[in-house]
Amino acid sequence: MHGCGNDFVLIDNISEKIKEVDFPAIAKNLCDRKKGIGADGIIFMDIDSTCDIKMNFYNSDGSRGEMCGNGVRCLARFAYHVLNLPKLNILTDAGIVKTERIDETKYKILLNNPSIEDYNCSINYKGVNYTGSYIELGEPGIPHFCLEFDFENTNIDELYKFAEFLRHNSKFPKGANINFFKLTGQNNVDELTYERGVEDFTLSCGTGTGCVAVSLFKNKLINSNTLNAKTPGGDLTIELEFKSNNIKNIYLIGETEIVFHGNY
Ligand SMILES: N[C@H](CCC[C@H](N)C(=O)O)C(=O)O
Repeated sequence: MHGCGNDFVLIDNISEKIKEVDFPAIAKNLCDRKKGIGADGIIFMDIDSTCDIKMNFYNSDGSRGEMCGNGVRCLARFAYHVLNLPKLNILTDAGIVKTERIDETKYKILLNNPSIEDYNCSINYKGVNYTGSYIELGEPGIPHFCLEFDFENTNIDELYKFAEFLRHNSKFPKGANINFFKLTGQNNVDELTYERGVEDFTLSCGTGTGCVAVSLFKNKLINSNTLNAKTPGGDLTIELEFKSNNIKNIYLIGETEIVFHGNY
């Protein structure tokens, strides 16, 4: 399945009962684009006693991720076919994520709130200071660095070098996903994310888009509650809810698509 081009293999582990110790190797094998199915990540759907289901999320390099916004949207649709529940509480490593089926293909989820936030995070690269936002969503949080940067007019080799430099920067204790964005209107951005664990640009990133919306709001660069993000894989929407001028809820909304069902 994919959510705006961010693609995942989904496994119903409630019936498959694959052991957790085997998840990383299976992730690497199945996500391999040459020798496997090919995907940015893999999700093992498990049963949980405190929530409706549990998401075990692994990146294509076999590393476990705390959370994945587009992955949860896909999992919610996948689970709908198994459990027939239009609303779910999904346990992720970053915390509980609530999901809602809007229609056959569109899913809305409540992202975890930030646990670590630095809206004035400066990094020097080749003698230039770049100031962006470092945010971890959830606890333990998924790490994101958001930077307003003219990525569309940057040489692709240079962009890779810059993204890799930021992704491994010592300021980020667990590394970071790097979200470049460009404001194109009051509530619109173009966005490109370099992902930890995929070690490449992906076609979109859900939690990254949530962090971009939060950083824009905190830096007073948007004043409405909606952000539309144009990514190489499609459009994602973030809706913010406020309580006494603070962000209370961060919703991620977007399309999902089933590519194929199969046996491996
Ligand atoms: N693309 C995902 C995030 C994957 C996280 C992963 N790259 C990691 O840092 O472990 C999303 O839609 O939120």
